[in-house]
Amino acid sequence: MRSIPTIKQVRAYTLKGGGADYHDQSDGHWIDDHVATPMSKYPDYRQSRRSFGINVLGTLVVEIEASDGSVGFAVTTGGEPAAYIVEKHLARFLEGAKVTDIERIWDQMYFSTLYYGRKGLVINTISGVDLALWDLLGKVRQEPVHQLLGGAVRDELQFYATGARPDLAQKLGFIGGKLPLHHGPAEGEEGLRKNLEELATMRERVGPDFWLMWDCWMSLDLNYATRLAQGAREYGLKWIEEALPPDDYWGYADLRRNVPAGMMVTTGEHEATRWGFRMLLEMGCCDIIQPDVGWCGGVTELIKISALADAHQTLVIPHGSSVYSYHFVATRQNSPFAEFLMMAPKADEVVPMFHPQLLGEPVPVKGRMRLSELDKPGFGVELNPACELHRPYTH
Ligand SMILES: C[C@H](O)[C@H](O)CC(=O)C(=O)O
Ligand SMILES: [Mg+2]
Repeated sequence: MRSIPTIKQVRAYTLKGGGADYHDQSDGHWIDDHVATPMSKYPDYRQSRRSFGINVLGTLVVEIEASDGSVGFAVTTGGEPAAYIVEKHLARFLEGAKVTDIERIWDQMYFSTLYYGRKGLVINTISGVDLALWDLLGKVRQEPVHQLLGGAVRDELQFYATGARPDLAQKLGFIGGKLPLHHGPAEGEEGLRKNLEELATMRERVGPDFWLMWDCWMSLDLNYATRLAQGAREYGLKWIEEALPPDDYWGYADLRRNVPAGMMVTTGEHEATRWGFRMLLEMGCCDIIQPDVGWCGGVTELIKISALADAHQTLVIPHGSSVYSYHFVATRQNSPFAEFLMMAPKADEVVPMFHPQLLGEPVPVKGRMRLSELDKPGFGVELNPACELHRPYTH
């Protein structure tokens, strides 16, 4: 049998400026223009998400070098505190292990951090390490990750676009457009009316059949979300996303009962692990779960979350995360389409989601991506050498 390379070294770097921390954008970007958030109740933090620190973490880059010289890497949100966790805590579970020891490494990373982890930053960090391990395995075996995951079930992915201009997304060939919600409950009846007017304008521009969705980024309460969904009925809103804070499983279950027939409730981009998603699924919180593979525990965990969702007849449409989710979506029947986040400041053109941090990052063309775009070893991308890496800790 061919000998299996071992892991020689794990290195963690940080990077600023867009990329995996995609909220880290400059002034004038649609993603930071009066988007409703749980902080919108404070007028000082209403106009910009950067004002309350949405971009403080920056990007974490995890690099894993194997004994045969292969190097795998991945990027996610986490920055310097995540780099500390990788170098000072998690690296011990990888170095010396075989590059195929992914399941055991995940288990050790999760259970060794349980007393300060479980969700959020620590799981982002574990996700980054896990994705780098899959990239490494793909590079060692010279196979794309989707092949390692059991093979693709479709030859082409289709995408909806998230951004401020669903009307332009339609012209670019996407199958739907998801708008950021701009006004939260603290902006009262006038804000509610403005939200509905915006949806009405978009519906007028895109016609009756194009999917329109709302991303509420955890900003609402049950009463407001219910009234918004009911008001949106006449404009054919396909789904209302992340209406409530992620810990309010009870609120989501109520919201799902309250929305008009046919309108879906979606959530999960800030949920993590099979246990978090089990809550969403068993409590009947939503119609679609939206794990982010860079935040929910990586591909190793997403496989389990997806199987659980399948048994609950629930679709898995991963949140953003570029190639890391494309390779997964290609392999699952219960992931029939994918999200593309429009990172152009005016949401008027397609630019790679993790730009400028990755080279070779594929993008949808006319809302679609051929599987052949994903046929390179690992996740098929490289780090852009023009982006300066910083390694704040070593071990
Ligand atoms: C647009 C949303 O507020 C957020 O920035 C992205 C997101 O939640 C999504 O793509 O879904
Ligand atoms: Mg969202």
